[in-house]
Amino acid sequence: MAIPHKVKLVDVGPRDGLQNEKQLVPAEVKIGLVQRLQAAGLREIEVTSFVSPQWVPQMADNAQVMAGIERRPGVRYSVLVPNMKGFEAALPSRPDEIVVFASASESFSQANINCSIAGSIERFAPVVEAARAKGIHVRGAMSCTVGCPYEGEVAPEQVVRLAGLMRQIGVQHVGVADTIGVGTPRKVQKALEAALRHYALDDVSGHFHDTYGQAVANTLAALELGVWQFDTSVAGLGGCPYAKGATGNVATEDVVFMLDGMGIETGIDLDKLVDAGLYISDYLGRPSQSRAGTAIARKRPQAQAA
Ligand SMILES: CC(C)(COP(=O)([O-])OP(=O)([O-])OC[C@H]1O[C@@H](n2cnc3c(N)ncnc32)[C@H](O)[C@@H]1OP(=O)([O-])[O-])[C@@H](O)C(=O)NCCC(=O)NCCSC(=O)C[C@@](C)(O)CC(=O)[O-]
Repeated sequence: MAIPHKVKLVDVGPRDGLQNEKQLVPAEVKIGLVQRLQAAGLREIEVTSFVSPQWVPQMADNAQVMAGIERRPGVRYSVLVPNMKGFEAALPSRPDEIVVFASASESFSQANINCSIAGSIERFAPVVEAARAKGIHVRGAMSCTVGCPYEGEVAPEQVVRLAGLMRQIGVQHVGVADTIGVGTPRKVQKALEAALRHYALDDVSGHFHDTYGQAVANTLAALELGVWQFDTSVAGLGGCPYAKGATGNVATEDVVFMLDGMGIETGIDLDKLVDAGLYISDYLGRPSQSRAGTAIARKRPQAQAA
């Protein structure tokens, strides 16, 4: 399969990244991050989630964040919803896309959303139907497609099964997530191929955490299959509160640096993206997790003068 000429990146930093911060990040900082990401050319941003604030207090300001963004035409703003209550709460914020999220492993499903895989699909079916009736695009995030923090290795057959269930209830696109970053290129390709049994290439994306430093390699492996859409996180923010030790997603800056070097178009201005990464890292009071972002920032005249 030829490597795609064009790639779409969905920055999930404001949601996947900031959901895992111990300190509560104020809504205006989250809004500032979204503004900077869209200024850098991101055309899809996962802004927040409408989940239970008892489970994930970091996202309790969801409506406030959605209301504060200056929306740009051509940018898709997505939010996670775990159930009908979340969907109804999200509606006034006018998301362009909702993301339902299920797991390929039973134990993670229980830990993350307090129900079985089958139970989660039952819960999502009316959400998907209601969203599509309103013309809202529905993406499905499939967690633990390579490994599970509780069960270890996850077989591709489990991914085939979950993708089939997502398809049955009308989910339009699936993201293949390596939640704990244990995937290596061939394993990740197998997980993607499992999703491709039920979805077309244009409806499958990769979502790779970088816990073991494999996520850029896994992105390249996905490109080799023709996959051209990826979730990434500015400054490598994040992790999952229900996957202990999992680090952030692959840094958007690192993926853009690789794609720029390969002549693959993303529409993203790397310099402005680095600014967005520095903005949030400065707020959090720690260095960016992006290798490319850090290297670029160090070469700037103001850094050299300091
Ligand atoms: C699914 C539930 C709600 C089940 O949680 P539950 O406790 O079983 O829910 P419940 O229906 O029994 O309700 C309990 C309370 O929560 C309230 N509630 C119920 N739903 C909502 C809602 N939507 N918004 C606000 N409140 C809600 C509900 O009203 C009730 O309130 P009370 O009567 O006690 O005052 C909970 O487990 C939950 O919110 N889980 C979300 C966990 C989460 O956000 N995890 C991180 C996102 S997934 C992820 O990061 C992975 C991904 C996508 O990035 C891909 C990857 O890398 O793997």
